[in-house]
Amino acid sequence: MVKAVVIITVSDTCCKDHAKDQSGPALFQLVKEKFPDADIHTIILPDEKDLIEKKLKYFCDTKIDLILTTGGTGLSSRDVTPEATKAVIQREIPAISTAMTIESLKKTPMAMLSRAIAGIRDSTLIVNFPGSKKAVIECAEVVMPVLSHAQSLLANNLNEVSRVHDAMKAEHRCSHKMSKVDVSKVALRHRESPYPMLEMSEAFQIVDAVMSQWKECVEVLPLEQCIGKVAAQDIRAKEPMPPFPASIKDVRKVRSALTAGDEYPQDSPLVAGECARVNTGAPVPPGADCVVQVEDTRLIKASEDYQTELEVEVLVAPAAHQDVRPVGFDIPLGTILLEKGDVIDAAQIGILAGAGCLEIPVAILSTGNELQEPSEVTLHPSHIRDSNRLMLRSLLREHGYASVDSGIARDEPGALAAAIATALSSVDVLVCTGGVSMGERDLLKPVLQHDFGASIHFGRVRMKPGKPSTFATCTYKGRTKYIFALPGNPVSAYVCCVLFVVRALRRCTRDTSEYARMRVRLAGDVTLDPRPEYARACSSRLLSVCGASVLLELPAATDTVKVLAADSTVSALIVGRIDLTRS
Ligand SMILES: Nc1nc2c(c(=O)[nH]1)N[C@H]1C(S)=C(S)[C@@H](COP(=O)(O)OP(=O)(O)OC[C@H]3O[C@@H](n4cnc5c(N)ncnc54)[C@H](O)[C@@H]3O)O[C@H]1N2
Ligand code: MOO
Ligand SMILES: [Mg+2]
Repeated sequence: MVKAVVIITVSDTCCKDHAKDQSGPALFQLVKEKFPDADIHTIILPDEKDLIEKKLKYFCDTKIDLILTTGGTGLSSRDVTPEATKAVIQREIPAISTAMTIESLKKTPMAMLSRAIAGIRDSTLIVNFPGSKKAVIECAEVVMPVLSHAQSLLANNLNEVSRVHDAMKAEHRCSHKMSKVDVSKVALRHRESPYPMLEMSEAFQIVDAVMSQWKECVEVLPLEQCIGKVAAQDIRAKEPMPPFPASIKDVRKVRSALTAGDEYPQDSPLVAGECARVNTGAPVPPGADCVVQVEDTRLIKASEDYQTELEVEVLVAPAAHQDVRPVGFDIPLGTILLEKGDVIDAAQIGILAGAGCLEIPVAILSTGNELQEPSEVTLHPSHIRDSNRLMLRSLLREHGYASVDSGIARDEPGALAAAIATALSSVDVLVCTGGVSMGERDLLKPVLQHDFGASIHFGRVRMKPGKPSTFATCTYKGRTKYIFALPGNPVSAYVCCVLFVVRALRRCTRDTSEYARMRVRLAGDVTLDPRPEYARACSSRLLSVCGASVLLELPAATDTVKVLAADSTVSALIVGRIDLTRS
């Protein structure tokens, strides 16, 4: 974890006039985005080797994780940043500067003239960047992705190092690039799955490694269930409140009328001599900077039917910003609304809801041309009712997670892409069912890859049910999205949702992440499958009394053991406990 960063602008000019420094602030912004929790300190130094060297040493000695310099890497006699850096570092990392040079050369041959270097002193990484803002941004793009891992290596943080390695392995495993999804050429489809069959332990490891990077995860309890719960982490406002400059009082005048909830056309601001009628809570139209209450106006002219005021006289001299709540007046963006450990009460739920903090991060999408809504009166020929969506939403609910219903998508590339895009606009985690095996209409994986540039981390798992279980990530509108594409068979969908989705959500949001296990005695002989098998235990009276759902974990058959005899015991996961007090 990069916790402390120093950004040093090296420039005689900027040292004399700090306002001239553009590269330092640009670097600050990029570092802030990459390491939002890090302490970032910025300084500006003249092109003086001894001074730069002294400061670099000082920051290394104070255990700063990362020092980024900008400027002083060129050919002028005053450019001495690389020399100062060389005097401080114990080991050079030439590939960092090589990578920056290669990337910059694609933009300009001038990149050859930067002498930037990078290296380490004790556990501090120092990287020189060129002086120009443009070059800083280009080079930062190249270097930023490795900084965190470099710091973990320097700090000997073995857990973090191996987590990143696992995630990288996962990403590379299934990165076949797909061409546009073409359903017309059936004969060209795969006749063998291109996805390697992973062991379940590998699949879990991948999901764990990838999902641990889900920064925005929130405890997704339905509202009423948050009351009395303790906040597991600080929660900051995700939107300012109000989100627009809002009127506090009523005012009347000519141009148009706005009540709360209306949107004013942004391209036609009010001009001098004009005003608009706004109600309390409505946005203040562009071009207006204050609100006058209706009591302080006099009607001059109305339309013939008296439905519109055409002219009013403002009786008081209005002051700028009067009766306007500016953006973020009540709750500025980023305010800490709940501190870790706070017990959540009704008022806080209101504040969280208002500041965009009670988002529901999971959507459930069914896919299949044969599916109909469960509520439809008539079942059409060759159709079945969609049982997965309701089942999976209920399963998540059983575990305390609310979800968004994304409906049914047809097995057409366009329809699937549109449904996925809609879902990903509002959630970070998408769970879809169907369309992941080998049929010519099983289009989920190619659509994810082609239309969303998704990395398929795995596409087959040695388990029963659930063989074609798929886990993918993509970046959509700047955020990482996690997609669990589960097999369509309702039994597979249930088991895979329990094992992959609920498990991952629990690990992201709860302390108690593992399902409890119990030993179960088999009532009859059970033939084992070559794949490890999960079977819902037929309800014993004991289980139904305590309302538990249990999945037997049957081992894969071996050459010697193909049947488990009656009365032998196997382990079972307790995957649900229906608590009727949680409505
Ligand atoms: N050639 C191969 N075919 C299949 C393989 C294979 O490896 N090679 N794997 C089989 C396994 S195992 C499974 S599991 C299924 C998974 O199929 P898909 O995920 O592609 O799902 P679909 O084909 O769309 O549907 C399967 C089955 O489930 C019904 N279904 C789908 N969605 C729903 C829903 N929302 N509610 C109720 N029922 C649903 C669907 O009608 C199909 O009957 O593939 C095997 N085939
Ligand atoms: O693995 Mo499939 O899920 O056999 O039914
Ligand atoms: Mg299928």
